Amino acid sequence: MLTSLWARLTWAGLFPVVLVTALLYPIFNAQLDDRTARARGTAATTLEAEYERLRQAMNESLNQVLVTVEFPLLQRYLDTVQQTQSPAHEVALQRDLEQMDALFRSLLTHFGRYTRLALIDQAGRERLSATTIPMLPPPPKVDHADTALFEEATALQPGDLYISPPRLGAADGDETVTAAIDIATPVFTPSGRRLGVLLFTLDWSRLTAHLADPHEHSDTQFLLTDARGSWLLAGGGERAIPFGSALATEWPAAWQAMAASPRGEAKLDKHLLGFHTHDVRIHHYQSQAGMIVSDPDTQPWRLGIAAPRPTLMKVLMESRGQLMAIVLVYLLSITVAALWTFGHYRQRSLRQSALLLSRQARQYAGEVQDLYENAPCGYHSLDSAGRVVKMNRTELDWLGYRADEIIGRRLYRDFITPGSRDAFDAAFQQVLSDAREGAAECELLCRDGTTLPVAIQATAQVTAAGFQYSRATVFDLRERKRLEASLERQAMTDPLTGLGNRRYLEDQAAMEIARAQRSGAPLSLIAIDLDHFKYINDTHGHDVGDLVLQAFAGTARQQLRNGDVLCRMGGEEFAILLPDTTREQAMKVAERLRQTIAGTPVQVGEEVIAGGRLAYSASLGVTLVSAGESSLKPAIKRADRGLYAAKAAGRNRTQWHAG
Ligand SMILES: Nc1nc2c(ncn2[C@@H]2O[C@H](COP(=O)(O)OP(=O)(O)OP(=O)(O)O)[C@@H](O)[C@H]2O)c(=O)[nH]1
Repeated sequence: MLTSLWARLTWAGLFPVVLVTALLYPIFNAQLDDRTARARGTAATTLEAEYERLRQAMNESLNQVLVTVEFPLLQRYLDTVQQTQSPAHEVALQRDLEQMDALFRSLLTHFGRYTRLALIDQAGRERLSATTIPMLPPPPKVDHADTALFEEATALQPGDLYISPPRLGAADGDETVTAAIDIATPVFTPSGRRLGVLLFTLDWSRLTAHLADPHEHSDTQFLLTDARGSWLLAGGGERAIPFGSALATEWPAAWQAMAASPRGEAKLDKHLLGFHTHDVRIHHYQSQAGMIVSDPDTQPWRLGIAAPRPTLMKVLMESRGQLMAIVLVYLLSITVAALWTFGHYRQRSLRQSALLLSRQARQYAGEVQDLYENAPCGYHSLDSAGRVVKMNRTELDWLGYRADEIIGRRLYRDFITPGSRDAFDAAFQQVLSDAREGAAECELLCRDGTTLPVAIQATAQVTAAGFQYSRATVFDLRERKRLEASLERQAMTDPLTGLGNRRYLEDQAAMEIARAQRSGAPLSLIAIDLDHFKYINDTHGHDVGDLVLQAFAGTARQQLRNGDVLCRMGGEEFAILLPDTTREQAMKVAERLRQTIAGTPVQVGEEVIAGGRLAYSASLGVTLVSAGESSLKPAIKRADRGLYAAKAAGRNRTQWHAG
């Protein structure tokens, strides 16, 4: 469950992030494009300015060389050098040399961009050299005859120039790396005769210092290589590319772009690159130079600018307020989504619990309904008029009706037998009264005509509005009645003979006396006592005595008609109540019974008596229940007196006793 909630919350967090990103991305991407375009524009402008600055500096240098070479002093000196030596010449030469040295030193200071000015004669010998390090002793007489510089320069025409590739110069004392370029031009007499070569060594490091270390554009880097990609900038700090190293190795992506075309732009990983070539042999149209010669492998130079490439992150970080706003939008959208998801989840789980509860409630209601309908007892509800408003299946089945035949249509009273209706009515009134409950034992009248004994216990359902309905439980009493009847029978039956006992006689007598009184018919009573029964017991045993008693019961039953009540009064005493029987008739019955008994010995077996048959007899007293006697007791006394008389007369006799 929890896992499911976390998964939902994760998705709910991701969704707004994706949505907000999808909305904001185009906006900031447009900003990024704008920044990129601006950076490209700035880089292009800066590159153009630096190119122009470099070109102008080179043009100025070329012009300075060309102006210097026109100095008559130079021409005169070299011209004198070429002429035949004489003492006069030597003096003139020495004078000119001193003047030129002063001139060169003055020019070095004036121009401020050269490290050396040198004058070379036509034979390649360096005649004069002035350097920016005045403390050093005068340089030795250098022979330039075999150098490329001298060979190239000495072949040029007036106004032409030779420019060497930039090269590393000497360290200037504080270990700063310097680089230099040699610019040379031939020296001619006004008549056009070659005299030698003028050499200016340009301090390249100073000229390109702002490219190597662009303080004001700290995020921007300039690139300057020769045609083969050798790095041409010196200095620039420890992280700078070393002079002369290959850009292809140091920054392959940049070199790949710059080598591909003379001019263009490229997007590198972290930089925007702008570049174009600078050919000193061609790009000198504002100078006074004629033809410019240089090492063909090193020209043109490739000048480039690498400006930091704007990124989305940089754009976002530009404004703290903007960043805060974006973070807030994200947080807000995530919070809203999370709250919505949580609420929805909670609602869903509540719905599920409610669903579960209602399902359980339905199931429970179904079980209760089933219990109600199929309970082992009947249930019904009646309105205040006693009309059935509800009845369960069990009671409907007892009655044999369908629900629609009874509910709302019939009074419950209709299903009570007339004999038990009073009890029902009384109980129902009790329910309607303040007692609120009532009970009755009644008989239900079923559709098939049968009756069903039931016990009804009802309770009133009362609200503030008063009586609503009575709710009753109905118990089937058939089993209980059967049991009661059986117990009743047992209580009135003699177990040995199966005849009714004294209670039974009294019970029957009450009915017969009442009936006789109603009808006026005679009611007779015979008292019977077996003769010498103690002797039978004592002689043959108690079991045999029991057999005799049972035999008497069987014989007597056969002699009597239906309606006569034969019972055992106790021991060997019996009585017979004869409804609708006169004295004469009773005497006849008694006498016939006596004779039959006397003539019907009991089968007791050979082991008891020889022949296996035991004869016995009985004495009988006969009387009439007198009119007006509500109890049998007086008649019993009279019959007993007749009986005693018969015993006294010798037994096995029948004796009438009137009173
Ligand atoms: N076997 C048996 N004997 C019983 C039963 N009930 C009573 N008796 C016996 O019946 C005898 C009755 O004896 P008595 O009252 O002296 O009468 P009798 O011996 O019949 O003498 P008379 O009536 O004068 O002829 C007693 O011995 C009782 O024990 C019974 O259910 N079974």
